[in-house]
Amino acid sequence: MRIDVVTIFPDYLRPLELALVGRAASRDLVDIQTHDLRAWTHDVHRTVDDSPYGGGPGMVMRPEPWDAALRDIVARDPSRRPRVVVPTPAGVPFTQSYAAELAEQDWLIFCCGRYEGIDGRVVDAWADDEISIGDYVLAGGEVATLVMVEAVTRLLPGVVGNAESIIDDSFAHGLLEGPVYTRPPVWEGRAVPEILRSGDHAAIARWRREEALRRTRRRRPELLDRIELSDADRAVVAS
Ligand SMILES: COC(=O)c1ccnc(N)c1
Repeated sequence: MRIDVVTIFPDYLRPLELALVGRAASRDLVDIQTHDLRAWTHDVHRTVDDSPYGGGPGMVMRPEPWDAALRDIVARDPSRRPRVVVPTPAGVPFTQSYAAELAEQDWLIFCCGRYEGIDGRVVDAWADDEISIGDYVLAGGEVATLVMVEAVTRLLPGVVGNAESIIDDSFAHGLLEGPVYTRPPVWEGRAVPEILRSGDHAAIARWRREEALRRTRRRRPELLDRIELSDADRAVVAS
């Protein structure tokens, strides 16, 4: 997968060079290129924003630099059509299933807006997806892009060592993941649940499902309406 990120703060995307995503890039499982939008400006001040029509606070990102940047980047591989994503608080909620959908693409371009946003005509002309990572406002799209790139990259084949850990992810089966434990068996007087040390894998799987159901009921009950529950699941949720 190729991922291009256009931003006026390229250094904000440096964390993608680290850890899981950085390792995936060094193994050529993903190719991530970051671009400074100001490279597509031509005035001495490298201007990327202007006052909003209709008045109001703040500035809007001008259409010309964005259009020039996207035309240039897309032209680098005429045989492929990228999926263009604009992170915005006004977007469609980003979810694990949305991450899985984006992970199926072979080319993503993330457009990081700043100020009051990108001129709507550019978004109309170019954006395939306008996505929100939650009901709050950030100073720019860069942090949301870091979130989405990590969530997508970890789903790519070969990136996560044990594919099992993806399957058991929170949300992967529609439930919140329950608690996890490691040594020591007792820490500060708190023991690891006995079942996890029993070696009874069927019972352990059942316990983990029950913990996931209980946690989901407590924290995100609305998620329970979206999944198929067995009679045993219903008994746990009702208890
Ligand atoms: C400027 O972008 C944002 O503030 C943003 C982007 C994506 N999701 C959000 N919740 C906010």
